[in-house]
Amino acid sequence: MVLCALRQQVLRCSSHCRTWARLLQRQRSSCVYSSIHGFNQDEIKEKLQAFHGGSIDLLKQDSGIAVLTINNPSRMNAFSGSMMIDLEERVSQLENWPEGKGLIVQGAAETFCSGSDLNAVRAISNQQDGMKMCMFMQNALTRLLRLPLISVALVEGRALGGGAELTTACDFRLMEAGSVIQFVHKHMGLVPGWGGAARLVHLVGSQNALKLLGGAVKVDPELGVNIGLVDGVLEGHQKTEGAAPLLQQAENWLSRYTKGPAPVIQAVKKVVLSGRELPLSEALRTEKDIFGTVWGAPANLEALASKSKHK
Ligand SMILES: CC[C@@H](C(=O)O)C(=O)SCCNC(=O)CCNC(=O)[C@H](O)C(C)(C)COP(=O)(O)OP(=O)(O)OC[C@H]1O[C@@H](n2cnc3c(N)ncnc32)[C@H](O)[C@@H]1OP(=O)(O)O
Repeated sequence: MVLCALRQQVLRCSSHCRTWARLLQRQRSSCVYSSIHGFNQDEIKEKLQAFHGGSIDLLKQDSGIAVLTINNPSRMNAFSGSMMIDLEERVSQLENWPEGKGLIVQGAAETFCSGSDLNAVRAISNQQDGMKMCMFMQNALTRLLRLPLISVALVEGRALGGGAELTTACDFRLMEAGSVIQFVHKHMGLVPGWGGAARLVHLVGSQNALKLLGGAVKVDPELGVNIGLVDGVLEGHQKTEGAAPLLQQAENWLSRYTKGPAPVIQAVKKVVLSGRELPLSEALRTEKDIFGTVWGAPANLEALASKSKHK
């Protein structure tokens, strides 16, 4: 009897492991570009590495909420080439964080990010290299958005160009009163290339996206909330006496969604992600697979045993 139950448990575990492995594989192979698209990651990495400066810093906290900081204050947190490589590495670290539940993306020194480092942009202004950089960043930001963590961009100061695009690679956006998100690409004779236009259309609809990109509109918190780009407005702690530090406010905001065991929070993100990205039949099959990973798992058994009521 005991052996039989044990055998069933082992079978269940190995089936869960297979499902997770399949889901993880699906997630890993979720890069937009690979060698079959003629994309050579090592080649572009070598070129990007030549434009160094700044860093992308990752702090994984015991709470299961990590903080990713865009750190290049002397250039208003613009992305140097080496920071693009850093970003990809930090995303890999987050993909392999079983205890992770949430992620806050912020800029250092009270501003979010002013996009690509214009010095690097000038140096790689030929079309081929520009497109390779864009493929590299699309891969990194797509993987960021597809992390099994609930992510939020904390916008303080300015999010310009590629910085505005980065905010759309998070599940949510919080803005400090007085901050601005601006897709300035038109003023630079460009359009977004890091996937920001495609994601913006999903977030705010094509009419609003056309207005924001076509007019290079400065989005303040009020406009952001009105069009559905922004999910919350935080009090500027330097201007409002008694207000908590912004990062603390963002953690409090996020914690209502990350409360609970990591496997459940990760499963929540995964079902939403599959619903958002996959055709319905495939999304339904994926949802079934993800459901299989939480059904009968410890959090589910504990909840059943506690006979919890949802009043
Ligand atoms: C593919 C391109 C596209 C993309 O990736 O999708 C892009 O992102 S293109 C880049 C878009 N961003 C910009 O064009 C920003 C340009 N900068 C500004 O508009 C202003 O600097 C600012 C960000 C509004 C800040 O203005 P202000 O507060 O007056 O400060 P300063 O202008 O003095 O800036 C301080 C310092 O930072 C340097 N800086 C700012 N942004 C960048 C940048 N993107 N790349 C490189 N350097 C940047 C700025 O030059 C100043 O440096 P110093 O002159 O050496 O002090």
